[in-house]
Amino acid sequence: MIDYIRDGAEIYRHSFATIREEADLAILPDDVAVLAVRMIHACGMVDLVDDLRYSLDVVESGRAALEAGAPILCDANMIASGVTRKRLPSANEVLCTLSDPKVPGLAERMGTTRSAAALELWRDKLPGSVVAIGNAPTALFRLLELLDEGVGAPAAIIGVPVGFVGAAESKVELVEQAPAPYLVVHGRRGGSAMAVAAINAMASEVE
Ligand SMILES: C/C1=C2N=C(/C=C3N=C(/C(C)=C4\N[C@@](C)([C@@H]5N=C1[C@](C)(CCC(=O)O)[C@H]5CC(=O)O)[C@@](C)(CC(=O)O)[C@@H]4CCC(=O)O)[C@@](C)(CC(=O)O)[C@@H]\3CCC(=O)O)C(C)(C)[C@@H]/2CCC(=O)O
Repeated sequence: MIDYIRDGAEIYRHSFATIREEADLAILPDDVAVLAVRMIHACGMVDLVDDLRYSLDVVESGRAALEAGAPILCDANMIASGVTRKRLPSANEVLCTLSDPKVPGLAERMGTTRSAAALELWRDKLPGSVVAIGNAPTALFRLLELLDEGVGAPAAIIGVPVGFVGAAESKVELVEQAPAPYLVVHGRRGGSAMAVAAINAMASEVE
């Protein structure tokens, strides 16, 4: 066996030093760079920076909302599970409605995915919330439809759905409409781990 690092803190130190050395973080505002480091850490791709687009106030707005007790609304249970509760500044509610028993029926009636239908159960909680979409492009499209219908806007949208069908398009739409402060990774890349990393950084690594 080769020797390998066994000390968790040392592994983190090495990882973050490598990211800071290899990623072009200087092109980002300081608070966005904090999120970018953790997102790169979650996926191993230092060129992620090239595809990041954001509102200048996304971190400030999301952080302030979390401090004020806003809920975190997630499209996938993987994201809700990954949010580190002890990092949250106000014991914030972390909610994924995908497994609610009402969702399969809603999806059938609406003729859409369960991921998109699950957002029907967000309506009351959306205004001022922090939204994390890391899996389903249809959830991001549906979020934009709800906001277009006049549902109150969230304080921040982490929009990083992944994949080959609708992911790139939904993120372009978010940036073009910009109904609330947002952060996206353009293109096919994204994922629940990336969304979680952004939320965990926003919750505890920026002031
Ligand atoms: C089309 C879907 C895609 N799923 C992707 C990638 C991953 N999905 C995983 C898992 C476990 C889940 N995906 C669902 C959200 C499920 N995935 C879909 C849908 C069919 C439609 C979403 C959309 O296109 O917008 C969606 C089902 C739905 O009706 O909404 C999931 C609910 C399926 C299920 O298990 O019931 C489930 C989420 C569970 C949860 O956490 O709550 C993967 C882990 C794949 C796997 O199981 O092997 C993976 C995770 C990726 C991530 O980082 O989040 C894509 C690639 C996003 C794909 C959409 C685009 C495409 O190109 O196909």
